Amino acid sequence: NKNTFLDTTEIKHRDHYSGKYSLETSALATLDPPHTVHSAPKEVTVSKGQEEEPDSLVKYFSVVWCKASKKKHKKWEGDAVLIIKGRSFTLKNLEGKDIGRGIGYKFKELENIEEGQTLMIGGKEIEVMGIISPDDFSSGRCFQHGVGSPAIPSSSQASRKCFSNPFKSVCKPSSKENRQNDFQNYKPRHDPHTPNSLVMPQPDKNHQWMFNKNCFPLVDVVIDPHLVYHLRPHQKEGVIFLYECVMGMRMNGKYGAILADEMGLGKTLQCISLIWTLQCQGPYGGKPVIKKTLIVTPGSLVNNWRKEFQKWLGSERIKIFTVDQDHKVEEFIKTTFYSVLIISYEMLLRSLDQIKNIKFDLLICDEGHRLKNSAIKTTTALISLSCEKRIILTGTPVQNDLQEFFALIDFVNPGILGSLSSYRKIYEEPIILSREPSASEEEKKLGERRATELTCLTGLFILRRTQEVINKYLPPKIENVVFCRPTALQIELYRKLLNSQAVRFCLQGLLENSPHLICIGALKKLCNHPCLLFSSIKEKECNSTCDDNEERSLFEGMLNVFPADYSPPQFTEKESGKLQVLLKLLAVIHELRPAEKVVLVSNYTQTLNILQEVCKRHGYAYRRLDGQTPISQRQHIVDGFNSKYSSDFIFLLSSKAGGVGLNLIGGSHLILYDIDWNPATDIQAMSRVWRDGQKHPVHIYRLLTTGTIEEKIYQRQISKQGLSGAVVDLNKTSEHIQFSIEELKNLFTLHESSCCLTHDLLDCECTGEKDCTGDSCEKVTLSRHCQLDPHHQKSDSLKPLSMSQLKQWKHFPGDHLNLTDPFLERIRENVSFFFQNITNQATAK
Ligand SMILES: Nc1ncnc2c1ncn2[C@@H]1O[C@H](COP(=O)(O)OP(=O)(O)OP(=O)(O)O)[C@@H](O)[C@H]1O
Ligand SMILES: [Mg+2]
Repeated sequence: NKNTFLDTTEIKHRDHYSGKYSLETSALATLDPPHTVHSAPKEVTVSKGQEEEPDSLVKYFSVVWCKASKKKHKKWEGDAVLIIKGRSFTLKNLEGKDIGRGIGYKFKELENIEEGQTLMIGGKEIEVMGIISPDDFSSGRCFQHGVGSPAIPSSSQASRKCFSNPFKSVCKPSSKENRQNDFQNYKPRHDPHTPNSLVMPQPDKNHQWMFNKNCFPLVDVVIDPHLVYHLRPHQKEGVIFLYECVMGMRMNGKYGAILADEMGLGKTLQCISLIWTLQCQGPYGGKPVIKKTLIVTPGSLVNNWRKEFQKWLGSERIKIFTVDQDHKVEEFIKTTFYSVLIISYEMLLRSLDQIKNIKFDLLICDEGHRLKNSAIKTTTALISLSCEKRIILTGTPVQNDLQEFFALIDFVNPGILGSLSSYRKIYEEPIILSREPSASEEEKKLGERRATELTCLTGLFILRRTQEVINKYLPPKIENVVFCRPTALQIELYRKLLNSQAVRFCLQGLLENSPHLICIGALKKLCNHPCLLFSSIKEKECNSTCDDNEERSLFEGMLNVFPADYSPPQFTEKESGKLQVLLKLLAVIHELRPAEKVVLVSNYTQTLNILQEVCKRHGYAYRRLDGQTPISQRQHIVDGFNSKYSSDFIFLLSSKAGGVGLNLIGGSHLILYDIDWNPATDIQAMSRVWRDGQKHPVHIYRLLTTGTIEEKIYQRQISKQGLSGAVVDLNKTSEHIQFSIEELKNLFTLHESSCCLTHDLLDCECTGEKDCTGDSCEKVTLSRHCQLDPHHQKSDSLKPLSMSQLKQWKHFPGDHLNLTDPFLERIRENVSFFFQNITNQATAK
């Protein structure tokens, strides 16, 4: 079960990992067939008697092997690792596969194996090339083709110290180069000595040897002070990281990076800084490192990228070209005017042939976790581009699934982990095996060691920082979970649905085709507004076919509950508990904070229609973005809302359709009108407003209908058995959830008497009668499993909330006497319970 491994562990760029992996220095890399002549190999014999076997250590050797033959000139078939344990041996090829094993050998013969020796073992002839240390074996390093242990430390400081005066260089530039050098005058583009200058580390001698064949003088690469002025500390670190990666300074011959900072940390700005720098500067004679950059991003973010370029660099410094219906790739090809091409993943596939003909020096894949599947078209298309310097940007943790992890790593740094099959044998299998409850001590140790090695190897080019690094620049965030009382009509309809034949059949496990999803859907609609349910029933009546019997049986007799002249377009606001709360909330925000705006989120288009109608009725100016909004218009809509001159009050957002990557900092109140099974959807939405650039304290309201399925879904989100376990993965939908009959029974129960089922389940000592801050509750840290690092305690800050965390939140019933929050005060009448949590209170204004 893959979910049990999931964790959103942060892989930190740790100093002791920033050593350099040299591709040339490995002992195994030079395994040519030996030229020396050896005496005839002796056959190792199987012992017959009961030779005494001491508790000998396991020994490891690197060997070359071939099939046994009498020929003088042998043709070695490959490298292998020989493992000797007591009187048995195993031979593994460098893919990690067993290619030979045997037991019951004479102990003495196996014990005395040494370097240079040739021997016959298990029908194979082998020559021992060297001894492998136990650590090199358990880390798996001995299997890495040519990837040696970290060689010269390449941390910025160290490389700077060992930098030698380039002018002492023995070779002289040719006269042509001289002219060029004169022209460039070897001067850094910006002054490296001003107090706040951000200077990139200089390449070490090895790098110079490889990439400075013309012996240009070394020139400091200095980030444009205009950008440095804005960069946050973590972003400065990020720019250096990206620079070192794409320059091949972290690992010889590898130029890729994964920047996996959590949402909202400004990955865009870090990339823009890198592009602008590399495009104008370089360490060798100041020559620019790149000419053209390709940025591939989800369609909805193409214009966001353009805007970010404009925001940080203005329109003069760098010329960017965005591809859309009216601006085709051909235009970009025709001129040399543009240096950056921004294109959506969809468009890329369509114009792949043209793109392939352009020489790009840097490739950036935004929201790049979509490349986690190497079989899909997008991935193969991108792999086919010849560009070596590749960066993946993603806010999603990358190491929760070892296979997806491989795909991402192999995309940015092809070959670094060997072939997929060897990766499986050497890393994935032992790591997964070690997490099985039945794993032996030995298996556990091996798995852990392999995981550490994998983290260490990949950690060189993965950087992930969590939201905490910018919290101090952000305004306070006040999160509220609001339990809204259902209306009488809702309760009546709810009961009726639960008594339907369809639900009863579900609970008996009698129906096929997952009818429970239909039942769940109906209940959720009802919670949002009864008229949504009404529409569904009507629709079914009009065009029912024989195969949706279940749905008809679910709706049987329901229409009688609605008033006779019921008509959805004229829905009344009083029929939905949540809607009543919403209206009061909007009114109080409008009144108390007239200059602030609200982002109103739902996962359903039909619900958004209702909310839109509400805006119209109450005269609230609004904008709307959902799945139907043409991509070309999205940025315009967002900009309009964010503008301080706009008169909008509300932004209607379909979180699934438009959430990812958007900045909605124009809004400082966010209301989640309904709840999704996948916490990632809600977290995505929430981080649209609480992000860099937000000026106001942020208020988040999650509306749930008390005692109903909405509470159950919420509990599932916070109780770990949630759909996604711990990982923030937007691709998971409710179809992925398996329900037991027990769980369905629970889902299909209405708790009418409880004022907060969620609180009832918390085991909280408070009676729910006075406000409880949960101080008495012990602080519980989250620990969830990541495939790579089971012991990692640090959690991502954007992880779904857990039960124990919720218990720490302030909570009180709706009729609580001293509600200090003016917003809650106003809505309490329809609310049975509140949970509240404030982050960054210290800076509260
Ligand atoms: N140093 C900074 N100072 C002020 N605002 C910043 C800074 N860096 C980034 N921002 C702003 O923060 C917002 C978030 O940045 P960005 O969109 O790059 O985040 P991201 O890391 O790509 O997040 P996501 O994973 O959601 O795409 C943007 O509006 C950006 O302009
Ligand atoms: Mg982004």
